[in-house]
Amino acid sequence: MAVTTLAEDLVGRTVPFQEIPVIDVGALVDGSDPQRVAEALGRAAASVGFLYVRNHGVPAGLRAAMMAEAERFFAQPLEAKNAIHIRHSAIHRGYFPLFEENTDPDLTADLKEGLDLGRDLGSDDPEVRQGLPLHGPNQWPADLPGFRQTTEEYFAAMRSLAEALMRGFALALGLAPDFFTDKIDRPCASLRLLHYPPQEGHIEARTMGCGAHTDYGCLTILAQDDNGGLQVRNSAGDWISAPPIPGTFVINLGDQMARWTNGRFQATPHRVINTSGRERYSMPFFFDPNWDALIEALPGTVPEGEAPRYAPVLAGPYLQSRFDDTFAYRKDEIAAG
Ligand SMILES: O=C(O)CCC(=O)C(=O)O
Ligand SMILES: [Fe+2]
Repeated sequence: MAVTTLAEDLVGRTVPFQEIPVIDVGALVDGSDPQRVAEALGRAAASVGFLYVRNHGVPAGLRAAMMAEAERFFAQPLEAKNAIHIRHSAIHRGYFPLFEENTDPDLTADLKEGLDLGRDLGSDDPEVRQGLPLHGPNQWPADLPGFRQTTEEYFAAMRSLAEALMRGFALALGLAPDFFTDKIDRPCASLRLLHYPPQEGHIEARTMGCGAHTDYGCLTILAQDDNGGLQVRNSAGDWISAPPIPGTFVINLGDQMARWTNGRFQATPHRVINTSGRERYSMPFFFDPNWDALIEALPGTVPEGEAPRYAPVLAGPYLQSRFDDTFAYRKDEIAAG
């Protein structure tokens, strides 16, 4: 399906979307006209739950350098990758091999391997001292000089783009632009590097690169390579392709944003099938609020006389529960007590 810029007639349409809008966020990032960008973001969030951003301010060279590090990491022997297996981390950081994660319980586990990286916190960090789950150090690859520095630069760029987008979403909801600021200043943010081997010939319908799922957090900033394979489900149940568009990132909203907005912003299901015949690499950055951020319907999102659609949850424990449901190593650990 063709990807076009946001058509004005998308506003308020309740028909299943066929297109994923492309939004120029330059005036939000540089602060020159955030309201205008916010309106486009709000329309896309409510009608599609997915959008592309251009003019985002993240240097193309930094993104390319991060992608090159991802390829370098996955090209290592399995032994080197397993040395930083995610099960060696108490806080969900590290490498997971093919078929470790199962995003869609109706399918086999996912045909992808990955590396989860987060805010690299030392033992002197107050939240680490408090023993908060998901807070602490990364596991860094031992033999890849430069990997850490590039990751930290890219992570910082993702974080600042995510903060700008959150200002835009706040405005779109009629809130002050800094409404989310104190709820995302110690974010459970993670950068995930992914490698999908090609699925060729007969594709077993129960095996996919990434099964249908919604993301768990607030928003996701995805860099994908040139191979395509990401598909997004509309309300009619049709899978709409989200092909790579040069110079853009794909943004989608997760469960926590849907909960915060009482369902006004969509957490839209998506999946990945790599039929390109080539190795596919992608880098989702999951931006999730502070561990203790309360996710309950925001002011103005619940129609008068109605009850909120979702029970309030704390952001961090919600996220941890989703990892527990989907990662094999967590199931093993929980079973072992
Ligand atoms: O690899 C992609 O394009 C998307 C991955 C994804 O949806 C996820 O990891 O949550
Ligand atoms: Fe996802």
